[in-house]
Amino acid sequence: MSESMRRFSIGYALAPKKQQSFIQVSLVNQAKERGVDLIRIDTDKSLVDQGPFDCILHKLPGEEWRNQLEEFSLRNPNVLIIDHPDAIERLHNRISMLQVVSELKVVSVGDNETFGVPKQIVIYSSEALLDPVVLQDLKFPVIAKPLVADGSAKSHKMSLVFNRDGLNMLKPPIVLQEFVNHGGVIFKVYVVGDHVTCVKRKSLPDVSEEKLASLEGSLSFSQISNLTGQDRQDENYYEAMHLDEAEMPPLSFITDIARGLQRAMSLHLFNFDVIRDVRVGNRYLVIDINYFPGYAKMPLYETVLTDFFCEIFQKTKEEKLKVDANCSNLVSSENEERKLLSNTCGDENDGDVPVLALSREEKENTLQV
Ligand SMILES: Nc1ncnc2c1ncn2[C@@H]1O[C@H](COP(=O)(O)OP(=O)(O)OP(=O)(O)O)[C@@H](O)[C@H]1O
Ligand SMILES: O=P(O)(O)O[C@H]1[C@H](OP(=O)(O)O)[C@@H](OP(=O)(O)O)[C@@H](O)[C@@H](O)[C@@H]1OP(=O)(O)O
Ligand SMILES: [Mg+2]
Ligand SMILES: [Mg+2]
Repeated sequence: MSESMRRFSIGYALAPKKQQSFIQVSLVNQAKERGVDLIRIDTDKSLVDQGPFDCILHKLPGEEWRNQLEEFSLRNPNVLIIDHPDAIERLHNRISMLQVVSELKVVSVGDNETFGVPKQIVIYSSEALLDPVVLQDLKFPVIAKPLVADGSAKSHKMSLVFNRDGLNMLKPPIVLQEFVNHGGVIFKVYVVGDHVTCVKRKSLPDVSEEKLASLEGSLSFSQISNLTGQDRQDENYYEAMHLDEAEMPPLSFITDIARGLQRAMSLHLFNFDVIRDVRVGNRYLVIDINYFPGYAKMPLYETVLTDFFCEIFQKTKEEKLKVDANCSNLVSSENEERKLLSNTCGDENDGDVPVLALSREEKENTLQV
């Protein structure tokens, strides 16, 4: 096949709900027009029996899938796996997830924005939950989040806890994170390779000191920023909030954080939730990072994703050219060597051209598109 006819095939392995939202006809067609074929991986069959693929996109839970990917990778070392399961794993725990934000260095110019994460502690037992010393550094209200963020419905069940009484119902292991008043608006930052998009969403309303004094126990909720109009109980609040008028954070600042996270985590596909602390107008807090989020909700998602596929396609081609060039350099220097050797040893046989496999380092570079 000539190089101009060459197509790029991406196998995808996604849970049914994700497949339905992400693999839309508009995306499949746009990708196809630009030489990229999206092919469903049948998760009822063994992965090693499927393909050929140039790249695999995946978001599936469980050890079994990890093992399948590993075996596939061993047999097909040149296939890009986006992303590496170990890198994704970090996001399955709400402590390791935000650790990376705390370690990030981003220098802000302009309005001197700063960023960080809310104060939080992890609670592993019911005894620790009742221990006043353990909680002494936290200020109510707090949000109780399951420690595990593995995508299960359970892992999204949160409680807004107003006082100590509200802790009784909680089931460790959990993270208790200080609730930060943020004007009821959350910023979702979608990252696709080098591309960064920031959108506004509705969030929980602020809790004033007066209101806090009158509130009892806790309030449970789940995926608040994904709720539809029908689900929302306090529509008046959201109407009064004027989401459209909320000021966006500076895009360059958000992009710097996104790029920093992308590098530190070695991930290409993720989003993170950011809130702006109302007490310190230019302080931003990252509260959540999600692997392979709901991209279909991102403006122009088909174009952004297709651009990304084409970029990795291009980089794969360049990588292959580099390897081919190295290979032919090696062959010509080997031929030179052989000529020299044959002069001394009298061996006139040129032998076969060695087939070069990608070295481990080259493979790692290939994964870092
Ligand atoms: N520390 C905080 N201060 C204020 N509001 C918060 C805080 N943490 C979470 N929230 C609110 O609770 C919502 C859910 O929290 P979080 O994003 O951690 O949960 P999640 O289930 O992982 O969400 P997602 O659906 O994005 O994966 C946030 O979108 C935000 O509205
Ligand atoms: O359901 P959607 O497509 O909207 O995507 C949501 C996604 O669910 P899915 O992976 O089952 O699709 C969630 O993943 P899990 O934590 O449950 O793994 C999480 O990433 C949410 O943040 C996404 O919403 P967004 O943050 O983009 O608004
Ligand atoms: Mg979130
Ligand atoms: Mg999340």
